[in-house]
Amino acid sequence: MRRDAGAGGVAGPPTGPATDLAIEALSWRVGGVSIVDGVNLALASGEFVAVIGPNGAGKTSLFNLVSGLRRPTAGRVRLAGADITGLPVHRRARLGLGRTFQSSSVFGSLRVDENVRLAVQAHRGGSMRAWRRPAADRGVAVAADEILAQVLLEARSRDTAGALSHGDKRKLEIALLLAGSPRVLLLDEPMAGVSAGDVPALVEVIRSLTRVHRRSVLMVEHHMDVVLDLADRVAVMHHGALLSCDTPAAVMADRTVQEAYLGEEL
Ligand SMILES: Nc1ncnc2c1ncn2[C@@H]1O[C@H](COP(=O)(O)OP(=O)(O)OP(=O)(O)O)[C@@H](O)[C@H]1O
Repeated sequence: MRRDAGAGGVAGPPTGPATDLAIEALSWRVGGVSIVDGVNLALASGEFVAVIGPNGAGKTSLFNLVSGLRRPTAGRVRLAGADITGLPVHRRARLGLGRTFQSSSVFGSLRVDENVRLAVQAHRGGSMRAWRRPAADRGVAVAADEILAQVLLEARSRDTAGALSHGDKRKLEIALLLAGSPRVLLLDEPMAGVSAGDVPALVEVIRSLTRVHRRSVLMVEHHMDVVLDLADRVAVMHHGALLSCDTPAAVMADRTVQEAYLGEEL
């Protein structure tokens, strides 16, 4: 069965758990060119949806609209029911929408645990000096340690962040997001540049976001083995539109999807 994600209703799960993120008829036109074209997609609480599509399909542009980096020319974005379409990035983040970027947001000269404490402190809105004096704010240190355990980085906590492998740096970027207790995480190509040896641990960290910690995840990723392993549903973009959104098995068997990828390995 295919749950269509086209111009009609919002492509969502078959039953009705709470919707964490709703993308409604979202469009972005630049200079008369349609880059994102009427995308409808709903993410249920605790659901993992991967966005795939050929190069230039509009995946990053869709993420930019959802995270607030770009303003859509039509359509809406709702977070837990609240319309966030007009809000800037930092307001969306405060409401529970966290995004990783392809470029790193880590302070390379600080230690791993210092990066996380700083992020926890920033989200708590208190004095930024506390991270220098962890004893003065045990709560921050405890929260940071819990997050480091969650992303499997305890053993590296006292290392300089700049010395981490790409895979561990990605875990740290996820840790920095978790410091803000996001309801929905947008992960932009988390496996890019990560060595094959680091992939399994990073996959486990990402899997735990939904399976253990009940966050919702929308992920753009080119590695199909990772997508098929992690995603509850796969959304396929092509020429700015959503072609299909269904279980990984159904998407892989979909002829329309195969035709969209003609000439590219799926
Ligand atoms: N600011 C912009 N102005 C004009 N065109 C843009 C802009 N940003 C993106 N585009 C175009 O929109 C299309 C979609 O780009 P986008 O980066 O969203 O695709 P993508 O699916 O993420 O591709 P990839 O998989 O290669 O990262 C491309 O043709 C791109 O050149």
